[in-house]
Amino acid sequence: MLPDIDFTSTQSYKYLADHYIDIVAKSLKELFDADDQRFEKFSLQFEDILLDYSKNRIDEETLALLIQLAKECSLKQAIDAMFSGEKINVTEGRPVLHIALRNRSNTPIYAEGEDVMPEVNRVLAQMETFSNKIISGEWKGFTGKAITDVVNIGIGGSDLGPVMVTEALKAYKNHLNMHFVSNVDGTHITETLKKVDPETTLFLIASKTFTTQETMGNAHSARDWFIANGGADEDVAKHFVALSTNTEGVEKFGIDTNNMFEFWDWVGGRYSLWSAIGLSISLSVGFDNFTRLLSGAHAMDEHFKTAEFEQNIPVIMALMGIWYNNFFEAETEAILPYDQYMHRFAAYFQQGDMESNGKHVDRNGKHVDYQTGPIIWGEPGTNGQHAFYQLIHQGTKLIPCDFIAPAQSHNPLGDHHKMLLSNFFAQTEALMNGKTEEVVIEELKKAGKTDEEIKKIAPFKVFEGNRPTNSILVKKITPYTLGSMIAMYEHKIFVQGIIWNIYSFDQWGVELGKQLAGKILPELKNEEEVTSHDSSTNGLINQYKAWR
Ligand SMILES: O=P(O)(O)OC[C@H]1O[C@H](O)[C@H](O)[C@@H](O)[C@@H]1O
Repeated sequence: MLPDIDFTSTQSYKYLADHYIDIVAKSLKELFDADDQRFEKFSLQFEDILLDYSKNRIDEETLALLIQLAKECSLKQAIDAMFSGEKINVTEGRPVLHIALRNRSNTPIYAEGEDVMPEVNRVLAQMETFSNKIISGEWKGFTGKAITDVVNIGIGGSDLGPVMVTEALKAYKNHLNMHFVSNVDGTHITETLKKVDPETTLFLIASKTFTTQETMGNAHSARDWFIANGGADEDVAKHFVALSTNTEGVEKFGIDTNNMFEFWDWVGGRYSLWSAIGLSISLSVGFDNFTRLLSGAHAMDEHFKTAEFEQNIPVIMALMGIWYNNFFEAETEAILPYDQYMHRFAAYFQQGDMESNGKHVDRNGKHVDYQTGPIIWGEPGTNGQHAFYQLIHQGTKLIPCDFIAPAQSHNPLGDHHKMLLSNFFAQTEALMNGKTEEVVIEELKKAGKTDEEIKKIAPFKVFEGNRPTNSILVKKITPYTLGSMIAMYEHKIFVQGIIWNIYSFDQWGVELGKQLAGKILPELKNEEEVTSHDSSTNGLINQYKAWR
């Protein structure tokens, strides 16, 4: 059972609300000046990952109170409930066991009284055999040629994870060309099919439910294209496989269930890259690297499950987020990887975080009277610096940022990595310290400006600083460390959901739009004037009909 506690009525919350008034009056610079041990006190290392959270607007008391808050919210009990397979996804009546998919220790994990590990291992073995056959060229297409291109057709959790990880691990890639089709916009599949040859292309139809409109639409179009370009019905088995929980749906589509890679309803879509949904990852970087990804996540799982909250990286990250979200009223968080390979990392956690914690109803079904999940966004540094960092530095909004960077580059070209990392270090320093008016005036004087000129221009050049950041320095982005980092963010999201007393593992909020689209689609298939909606929707549909 998950605890049911309104965190705003805890003792620690009340203390934190008072304490906030003290902290908000202090600048980060002052906090650093007052304590030369901040880095030692507020940083944690887990294997090859260093989290420096000292550039946050906290002191020791803040941390102690936040940890007390986690305890008062029975976080430990909640962690144990997840790891022991309790049905913590209450609104869907399911356990939440993505941790079982990467349980490399292979100790039994029970869902509804049954150990899930034998099934997990069976599918992993199937993925290994299949990946090896495709990569080695042993698996042949319908004209006897080896596979050269893989097209993953999926959306949401059946797309974002595979895309993010295959991109992040590009340095480990083999010869297979990977393609990802998600959007129902015909452009996506059309442009992809232009690049591939039916004789040498493998389609992975990735869908947990095997009912998702976009994925089914794209899958049917891919099969039509395959048949129209020389493939026969009996050849489909050589070119189409399914990654799904829905055997019936897969059969109905016409994919041989021998070519189905199964997973289970206790795997949430946005937590599914560790399951059969990760087949594109295993094909792209090889099964051994896929298992290293799992191992890295498993190591983080163990850390999360066993480390004291003070030493627990996901717990600390979650608490920092709560501090800004619920006390500083920050609305967003930016994830800024200084690693080009990780360019989809923020996009991936937009779903991971916002679909999990974008909820306004608590675990009692009541409307919350506090803020829950933040808006997640971000782009790789240094691109972001030349685009939106202006607002982070000098705008009116407080935006806590996670800066992520590898110490070692996969492409150590000249001074590139030093230049990249000089920006990584400089940005968090600048955000923290800012630039005072005195310094600005001094600089302008040195540049030979007159007093009048200085008076006019100086206010625009001042940086308040005091902008909080986490720095996550990773030795190198490997399958293992990437696995650890993904799990780190997953557990951060879990902790926050527990404290906000919401259900993090359902996603009812995406249903309404789907339902309405289902109603509208038939209305678009005829020429009649539409009158069944509000005047705006009617007007738009009718103009569309007039223009098409
Ligand atoms: O994998 P599928 O069943 O096709 O679902 C794909 C996606 O669609 C839904 O709309 C959910 O909001 C996502 O959580 C899910 O990842």
